[in-house]
Amino acid sequence: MTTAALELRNLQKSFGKTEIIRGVNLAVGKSERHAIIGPNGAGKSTLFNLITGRFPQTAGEVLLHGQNLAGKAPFEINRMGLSRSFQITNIFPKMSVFENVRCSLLWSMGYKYNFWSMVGRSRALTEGAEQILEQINLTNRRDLPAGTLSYAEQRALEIGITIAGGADVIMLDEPTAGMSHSETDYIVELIRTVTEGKTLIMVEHDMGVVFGLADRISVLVYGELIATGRPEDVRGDPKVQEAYLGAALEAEH
Ligand SMILES: Nc1ncnc2c1ncn2[C@@H]1O[C@H](COP(=O)(O)OP(=O)(O)OP(=O)(O)O)[C@@H](O)[C@H]1O
Repeated sequence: MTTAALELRNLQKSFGKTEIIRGVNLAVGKSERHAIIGPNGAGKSTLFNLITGRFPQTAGEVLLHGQNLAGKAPFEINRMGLSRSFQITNIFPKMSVFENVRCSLLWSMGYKYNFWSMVGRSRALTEGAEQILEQINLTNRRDLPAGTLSYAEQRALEIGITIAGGADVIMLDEPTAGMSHSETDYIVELIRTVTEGKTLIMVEHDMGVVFGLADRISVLVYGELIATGRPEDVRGDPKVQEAYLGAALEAEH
């Protein structure tokens, strides 16, 4: 059996006496694109925060490529190959687009290549940042302050920052939130390209995006996964229809 890229075993989280995540089991394979959907307040962001080490779990385990993440700080988990974006934009608005990407590369490369000469390191950072700008279609915005980009471009930059460290497990929190149809189409294509061959775990409310992009979907309701499976199976699952999807799909029309 191959090791999952990410595995959750009976993961639980309580805030005080309130159980928010109530025993989640999930294995996401290498190179899989996995979406987590569910109603507001179901615990999706909490689940993200547990996986990335922002919150300690109350019980259970998170494994990244088979390695238990218990007690690891978010930056350590990041350096083990898991990178996340945030719902709120997380860029430095006054720095140029290029510097934003370069900074995140420096953060991730700095410790690995600290034996390099400053010159070699600086060249590698510049080349790496330029490659990422090309991947996210922002080469022609290279020297603009990031804060002057359009909303969709800022989200694209944020995806660039998320992938900059070369992580092979990427977590995106509502990557198309607040976007028009055309902006959404643009970001979906970009996500598809930059996550090719990587593992993607995303929380997303737009069902068009979820069903267009995900290989598998998990439905979180009240802190429990009520279904995990291929999009067509999840769509047809009566439990999912009742708990979430009926209303969510209606809201699309
Ligand atoms: N730090 C905290 N302390 C106490 N309760 C919290 C904390 N963080 C989240 N909660 C509660 O946990 C529940 C789940 O919240 P969470 O943000 O994880 O849901 P969600 O599925 O991401 O919702 P949405 O789709 O609206 O973003 C909510 O009832 C929330 O009030």
